[in-house]
Amino acid sequence: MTKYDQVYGYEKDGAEIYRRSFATIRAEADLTGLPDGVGRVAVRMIHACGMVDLVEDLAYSPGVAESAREALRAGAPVLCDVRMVASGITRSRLPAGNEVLCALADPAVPGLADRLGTTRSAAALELWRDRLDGAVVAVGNAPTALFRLLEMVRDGAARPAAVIGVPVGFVGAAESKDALAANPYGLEYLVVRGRRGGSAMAAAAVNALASERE
Ligand SMILES: C/C1=C2N=C(/C=C3N=C(/C(C)=C4\N[C@@](C)([C@@H]5N=C1[C@](C)(CCC(=O)O)[C@H]5CC(=O)O)[C@@](C)(CC(=O)O)[C@@H]4CCC(=O)O)[C@@](C)(CC(=O)O)[C@@H]\3CCC(=O)O)C(C)(C)[C@@H]/2CCC(=O)O
Repeated sequence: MTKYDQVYGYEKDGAEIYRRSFATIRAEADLTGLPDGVGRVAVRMIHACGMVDLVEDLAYSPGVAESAREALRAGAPVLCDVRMVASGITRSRLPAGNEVLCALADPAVPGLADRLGTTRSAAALELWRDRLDGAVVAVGNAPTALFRLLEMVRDGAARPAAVIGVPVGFVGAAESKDALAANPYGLEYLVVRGRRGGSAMAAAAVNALASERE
């Protein structure tokens, strides 16, 4: 035993850390009223951010969890706004070896952003066009990407099976999520209203949807 074990006595068993975390979340978060599939997503999102009151800001379409799960089981790709989201998705949880794509680093993107007069995050969605149909979209960072997705669908682009829309921040984040929640295109969605969100939360939501195991 090292000196540090004696002084701090902290938990080192990863499985036990997870078990206790999830038990704490289920004890402290008010999950009543959430459909089972959404409840499991909420638990994992709370696990990623440590805020049990996140549930108060959740909004979703009733079919979002089932639609995302079905799409993933059928092999749909997961389209992510930033690499941080893509990196956080646990590949072994994905049911069909699903592709996880983020186009942000594509060499074409800076030029596209200049030409379109927008951020790189939004411009990168141009490279999603032939993968959008039935995909699971996860936006954890960039409000402009979420707005752009809505514009593309409005203008006739193929529709994804589900959109996890949890961009974080102070400029456009709340508004982009409100727009997704009010979308008239029949998009299945899950959002955290307001400023809270982030890449870790988006990845956690996909991880929850990807596998039944906690
Ligand atoms: C305005 C932007 C915001 N970024 C935030 C927070 C974080 N961003 C990180 C990193 C490393 C990246 N952010 C970019 C996506 C970059 N961030 C923006 C943009 C300027 C515009 C996005 C938008 O408004 O829709 C965006 C650049 C762009 O042209 O699209 C990133 C691409 C910048 C870069 O490094 O090139 C990069 C993404 C890298 C990747 O994963 O692929 C942070 C880690 C920055 C930090 O704290 O150091 C952090 C991560 C937060 C998270 O959980 O994802 C905000 C706060 C979201 C902000 C948008 C809203 C606002 O209110 O300002």
